[in-house]
Amino acid sequence: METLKVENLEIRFGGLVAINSLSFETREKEILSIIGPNGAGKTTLFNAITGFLKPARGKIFWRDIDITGFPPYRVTELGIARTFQKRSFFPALTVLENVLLGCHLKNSVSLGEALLKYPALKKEQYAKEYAMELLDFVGLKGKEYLLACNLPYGEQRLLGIAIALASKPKLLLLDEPCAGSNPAESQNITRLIENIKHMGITVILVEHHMRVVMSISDRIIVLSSGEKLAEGSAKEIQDNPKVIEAYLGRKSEGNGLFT
Ligand SMILES: Nc1ncnc2c1ncn2[C@@H]1O[C@H](COP(=O)(O)OP(=O)(O)OP(=O)(O)O)[C@@H](O)[C@H]1O
Repeated sequence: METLKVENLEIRFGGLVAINSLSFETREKEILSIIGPNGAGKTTLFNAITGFLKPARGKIFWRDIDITGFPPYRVTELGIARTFQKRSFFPALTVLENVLLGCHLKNSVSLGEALLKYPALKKEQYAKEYAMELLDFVGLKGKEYLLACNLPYGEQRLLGIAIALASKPKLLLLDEPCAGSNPAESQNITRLIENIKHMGITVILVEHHMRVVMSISDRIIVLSSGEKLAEGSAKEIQDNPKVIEAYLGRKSEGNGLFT
């Protein structure tokens, strides 16, 4: 089963418990959103799943393999990719070159292929075609030969998604893909995330734009101070008084918080 299982996860920064006894499981080909106020532990959770942080306690399983403490490159090899809040590409390379670097992992020539004298050129050609397709898919067709640093901010986020997709993941972790986007760009990214799901990829989404979260999530988990406060459908989450309180710091109804 292509599911991620997080069991009793605990992450500490010195005395601070950033994630506390967190357990959850993804379902295949769903969009699972993780929301919560600033500092709730969302990025820390992504860092632990993708091997950038070692948990103090708990386990992370992917396809029933215990990946707890695996280094990031092993996690990627096993089919988990992520985007970052901060810029995570090479600014002085072209858009296409950045995606080709992402393709590299899945396209390096294996020993068997080398022995069979599989033409490396064919592999390179395949990688280029695939990278061009990906750029078209995320909406960057025509921008392939621009330097990545010359893309406007919204398009830099699309490039981040294309780079993540280049490793052909089965699970994609998106960290605030709509941050800094205008409403039209957010709508664009929303459609893109839905298309990614339709490609058969499970998505875990961290996003502060509630309109986006509520419109595309199959399920939502709410984190507060590193703990799971609630889990359910968009409707269940919006109606949950504990969630409203965590966001506003007081009991409130009909606040338009999630619209
Ligand atoms: N490298 C670190 N060293 C020390 N404390 C950290 C570190 N990274 C995160 N924290 C702390 O851990 C807690 C969780 O932070 P995290 O960035 O995961 O929250 P978040 O939910 O992603 O917040 P935001 O929505 O603002 O991105 C916060 O209290 C934060 O200050």
